[in-house]
Amino acid sequence: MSDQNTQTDPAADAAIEIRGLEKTYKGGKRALKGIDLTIPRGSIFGLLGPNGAGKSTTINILAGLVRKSAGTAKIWGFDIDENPRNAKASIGIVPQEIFFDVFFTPREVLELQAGYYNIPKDQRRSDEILEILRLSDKANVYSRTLSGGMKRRLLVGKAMVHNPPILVLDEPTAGVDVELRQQLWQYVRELHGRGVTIVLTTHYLEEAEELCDQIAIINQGELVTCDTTPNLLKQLDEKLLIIRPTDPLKAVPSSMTDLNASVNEDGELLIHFSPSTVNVGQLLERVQRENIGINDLSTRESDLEDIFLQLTRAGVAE
Ligand SMILES: Nc1ncnc2c1ncn2[C@@H]1O[C@H](COP(=O)(O)OP(=O)(O)OP(=O)(O)O)[C@@H](O)[C@H]1O
Repeated sequence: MSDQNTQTDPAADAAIEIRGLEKTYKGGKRALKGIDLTIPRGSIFGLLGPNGAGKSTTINILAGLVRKSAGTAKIWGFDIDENPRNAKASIGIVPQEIFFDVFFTPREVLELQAGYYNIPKDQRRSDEILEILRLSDKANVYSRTLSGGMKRRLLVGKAMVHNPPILVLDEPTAGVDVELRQQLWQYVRELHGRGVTIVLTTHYLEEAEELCDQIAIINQGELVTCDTTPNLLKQLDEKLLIIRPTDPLKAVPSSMTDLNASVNEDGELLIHFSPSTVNVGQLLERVQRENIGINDLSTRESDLEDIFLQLTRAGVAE
């Protein structure tokens, strides 16, 4: 995890420390309205938000591709304005788009990238990276003959050539099928196991829930929440009980109007409840008192989807 912290600067223990980050694009679009974010070293951190929230803008500022309008950002303790070389050396960014010359072999792609970072030949790790990403047997084939999943892995490899302690994956699984996604996550977990701090942007909530130990949600250029994944999930003390009656219901029985209940188009009864105050048994008693025959029932936990909707609905003023 983190290095021995002998300094008093709290940012020294952060992989990324962002304060008051603002971006107004030419034309006046305020993409970031003052974001504060601390990404701990050693974490798998999810940056979540709907389309246009400001995720790519944030990543591109860290990558040195977009100039911020205000605020500060430190990468592995290096201020991106005061120490841009070290800041850049500390981060590897896997872009959304597959981007390399397909007429080079994977080994050549990595060697070229290493050259771009001025890494001396004897310090290059192309073969090691190919092995980590299970691409050794494809080291010398034209990259255009790689499968989609292999190309993505090669992109990850490209971002790793300079051995950065932080790897950022920008929407890495958009348009990637389930199997490839699982493979990619396996590699990401392996890298994390080797001590790399992982930051990923996604709008797949399930993905963030499964992978990330901390999650920040941004919406319309503002930070909505940032917490550990279990804490975020705890925020919602809500479950859903779904009852399929033997005869479809037309409306919620009048004796149940005190419950947060509704009937869907299939005539099922949906009851939202707080597990800390009421249990399923008590709810079922109420249903049976109404002589509603039960064909089937299920419950659903709150997930990040609910939290996301709740938090973004709670509204961040434009
Ligand atoms: N170069 C640009 N010029 C003007 N406006 C821009 C530019 N790039 C992004 N924006 C706007 O800034 C806002 C934030 O965009 P950004 O790409 O950071 O969002 P995002 O969260 O990454 O979204 P997505 O999930 O769609 O990639 C959007 O309203 C977008 O239209």
